[in-house]
Amino acid sequence: SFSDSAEPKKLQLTLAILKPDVASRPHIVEDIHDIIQENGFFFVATKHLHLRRADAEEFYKEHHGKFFHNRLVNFMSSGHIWAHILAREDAIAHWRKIMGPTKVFRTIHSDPHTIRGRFGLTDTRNVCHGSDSPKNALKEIAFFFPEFNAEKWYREDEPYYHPENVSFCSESLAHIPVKSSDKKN
Ligand SMILES: Nc1ncnc2c1ncn2[C@@H]1O[C@H](COP(=O)(O)OP(=O)(O)OP(=O)(O)O)[C@@H](O)[C@H]1O
Ligand SMILES: O=c1ccn([C@@H]2O[C@H](COP(=O)(O)OP(=O)(O)O)[C@@H](O)[C@H]2O)c(=O)[nH]1
Ligand SMILES: [Mg+2]
Repeated sequence: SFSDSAEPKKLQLTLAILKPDVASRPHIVEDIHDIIQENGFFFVATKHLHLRRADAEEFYKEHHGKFFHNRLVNFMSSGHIWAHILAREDAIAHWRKIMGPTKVFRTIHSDPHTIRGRFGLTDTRNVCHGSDSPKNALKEIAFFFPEFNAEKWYREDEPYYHPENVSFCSESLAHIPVKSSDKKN
C-alpha cells in the first residue's frame, strides 16, 4: 500500500529557481513548468518572491570573490523569481541535465534543446538554478522554505507521491497527494 513507510524512499528533493530574466515572462514560465511536469517531477511547494540584495548575497556566497559575483547578486535581486521544491527519482541530476550547462553563449550551440539553450539570454541571465548536491539541496530548500520539514515530508508524504495518487493544484503550483484517510470509500 502507499502508506507502507517501510518502503525504500524513491524520490529525491531539489531546489529549482526560475530567475528574473524568465520570471518576468509568464509564457516562458508556463513552458518551463510544463517541461518540469513532462519530465516526471512533482511540485512539492512553490513560492513567487523577490530577493533582497542581502539574501541573494547569502544564497550565492560560495561565489563570493568571483568576477561575476556582483552582477549575479544584482541580477538575482532585480525582480521576482519562482522557487520550487521538486521531487523525482534522481531529481538533482535530472533537473540540472534538462537545465543544460551554465554558460548560455556556449549552451545555445552545444545543447540548444535544454532550458538554458532555448530560453537563456547571457551567462548571467541563464534562466534557472538547480541544487548541485543532496547536501546543498537541503540547505537551499531550508533557505527558501524554512517552514518545510524534509524529514517529516519523507516520513509522512513521500510514500503518497505516485502519478496516479496526486492532483495538481494550479493555484498553488503544487502536487497534492491523496492520503487514504482523505479518501471516501
Ligand atoms: N562565467 C560566468 N559569467 C557570468 N555569470 C556566471 C558565470 N558563471 C556563473 N555565472 C552565474 O552564476 C550562477 C552560479 O554559477 P554556478 O557555477 O553555480 O553555475 P550553475 O550551478 O550551473 O548555476 P546555478 O547555481 O544558478 O544553478 C550561474 O547560474 C550564472 O547565473
Ligand atoms: O571578467 C569577465 C567578464 C565577463 N566575462 C564573460 O563575458 C560574457 C558576458 O557576461 P554575462 O553573460 O554575465 O552578461 P550579462 O548578463 O552580465 O549582460 C560572459 O561570457 C562572461 O563569462 C568574462 O569572461 N570575464
Ligand atoms: Mg551552482
